[in-house]
Amino acid sequence: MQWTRRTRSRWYNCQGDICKLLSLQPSPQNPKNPNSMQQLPETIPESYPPCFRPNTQQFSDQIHNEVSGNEDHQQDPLPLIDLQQINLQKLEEACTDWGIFRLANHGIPPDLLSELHEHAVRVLEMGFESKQTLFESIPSSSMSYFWGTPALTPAGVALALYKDQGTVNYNWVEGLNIPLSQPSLVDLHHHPLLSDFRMLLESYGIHQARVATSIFGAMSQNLELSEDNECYLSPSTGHLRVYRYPRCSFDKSTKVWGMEVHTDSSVVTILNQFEVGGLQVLSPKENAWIDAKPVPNTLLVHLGDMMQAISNDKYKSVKHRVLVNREKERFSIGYFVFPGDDCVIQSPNYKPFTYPEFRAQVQHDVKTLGLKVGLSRFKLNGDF
Ligand SMILES: O=C(O)CCC(=O)C(=O)O
Ligand SMILES: [Fe+2]
Repeated sequence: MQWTRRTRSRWYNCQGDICKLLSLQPSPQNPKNPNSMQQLPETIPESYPPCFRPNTQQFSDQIHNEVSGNEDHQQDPLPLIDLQQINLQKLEEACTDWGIFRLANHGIPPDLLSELHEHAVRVLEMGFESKQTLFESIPSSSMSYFWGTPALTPAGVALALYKDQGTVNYNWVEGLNIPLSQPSLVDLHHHPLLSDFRMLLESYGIHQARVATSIFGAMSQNLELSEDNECYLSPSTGHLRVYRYPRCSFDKSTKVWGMEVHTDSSVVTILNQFEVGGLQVLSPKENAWIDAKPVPNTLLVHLGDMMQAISNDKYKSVKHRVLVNREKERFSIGYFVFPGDDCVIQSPNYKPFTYPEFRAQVQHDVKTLGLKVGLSRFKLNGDF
């Protein structure tokens, strides 16, 4: 059997086993056309992990009842920073008042972004079993697949999954984790789709490291950090997560999140949401949830826990969450970057600590308490 799939700029020829893994049905859907996303319910649930598959009755009951909100491109109140002319005062206000801002003039070619989107759709729309088999066959240092709870399951293993008393205890998301640290060691030539995807992701990672370094430089200027603190941002720690939020098949009476409320552990996270919204951020001043809409040609920069500690709590690690959508799938890509492993964070409010110590504490708390306690574990006068 021979199968050929076309994306905008490439043909993939696949034969034999790889063909079985990479091809299911001819896919006429154009990921650039949002309407095509809406035609997915007949075919796509096969590509969903079983815990996201709809009970047909439940699904069809709701599909006509729900209207998804935030795809309009109206302005939202988030601060806007121009990367080509960073206004330090505006940046300072964004970091202290919000812990998140929108970034314009980031210099990432639009073609790269649309190719990434197309590849994300193609890879994640493979049948669930095929995805599992495929990702079991490649090193997780190049790319791994997960669903349910990305923070807890980097190796792709879902935690206990249940729906109990109207609550779903896993996030309505699946995705790919891509460490960027050792690109040259990765060999995916047996998987043309993945190897192309990985190359695009590496180019994207280089852009993201450039963007993160500029932003961190400007924040360091504002905070008057010394050159000894350069290790607070180490681009070699960067990794990407590509998310697909499946259409949600539970009705509104069931509490379920695309991603439940959290802060990121990173120094900064740079998020690209494609066409469909759903991200909400907590405005610390108003203590209100704000829709962070997808605005074309902009990225969202979240400050994470490490940045809050580095700034001695002057800057905020923004609380955010992702709503489920009952009509449309949603794709996004996050770039996460951390301090170097040996880098000791020294801030007056905190005991000196490294990021690996912080990560180990988070993993321990999640395992034993079921939640991330976060920075207060490291505060000199913390509650813990
Ligand atoms: O997909 C999104 O919009 C947000 C993802 C996110 O918050 C995360 O990966 O930490
Ligand atoms: Fe996040």
